[in-house]
Amino acid sequence: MTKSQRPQLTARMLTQEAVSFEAMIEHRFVRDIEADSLPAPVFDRYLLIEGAFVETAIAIFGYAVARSEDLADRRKLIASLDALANQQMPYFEMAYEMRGLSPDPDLQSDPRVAAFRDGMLDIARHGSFAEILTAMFAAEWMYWTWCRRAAQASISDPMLADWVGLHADAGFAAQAQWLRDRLDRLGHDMDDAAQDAAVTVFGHVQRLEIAFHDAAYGPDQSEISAP
Ligand SMILES: Cc1ncc(CN)c(N)n1
Repeated sequence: MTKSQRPQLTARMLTQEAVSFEAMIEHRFVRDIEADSLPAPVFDRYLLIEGAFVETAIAIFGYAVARSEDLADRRKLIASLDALANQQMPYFEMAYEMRGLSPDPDLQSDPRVAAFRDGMLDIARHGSFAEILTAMFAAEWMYWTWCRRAAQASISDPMLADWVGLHADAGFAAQAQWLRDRLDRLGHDMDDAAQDAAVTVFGHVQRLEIAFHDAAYGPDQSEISAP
């Protein structure tokens, strides 16, 4: 098969890693939100680990800016950085204050939380520009997919509804779509081995995400889910 006959790179990712992607968008955390039954302690724990991750995401996008060789790409990535720092971080600052949440170092060192943070940072520090974009695409496309669906549900906690809405709005959709289009353009020029490496990164990130969202249920998940 010649390069131009191959499927688009992101279509390959979503097809070859459909099992891990579906497992994440059907995660118990997502289903609980759609059923309007996410326990408040789970959302509190999620807010703490997620706020820390959004700060990590700022670093990841920063590595992408540094690794990029194109001014148009840099402008897009800087716009994403701005949204993370000035739209998402204020959300957490307000949420922590309203819910009386304070930093919990034990939660941040949960192996599932640490694996996600360190795994994403490892890709950002050592991966190619395409691999960093893949890690970001894996996270953003997955969130956009489930949040777009969950935004149709009735969510009684306004803070949770806002968080879902933030990932279903037109600005977030445009960012996820830009990542997809940019990766497909990069993928067109890749050899098969580089494409395979990117598909592997995409699946790796989905598995890290699944464990990260498991961690929101605490060390003993059955404790929260017991009727
Ligand atoms: C854990 C996680 N993964 C992905 C996203 C999408 N930005 C997020 N906000 N949080």
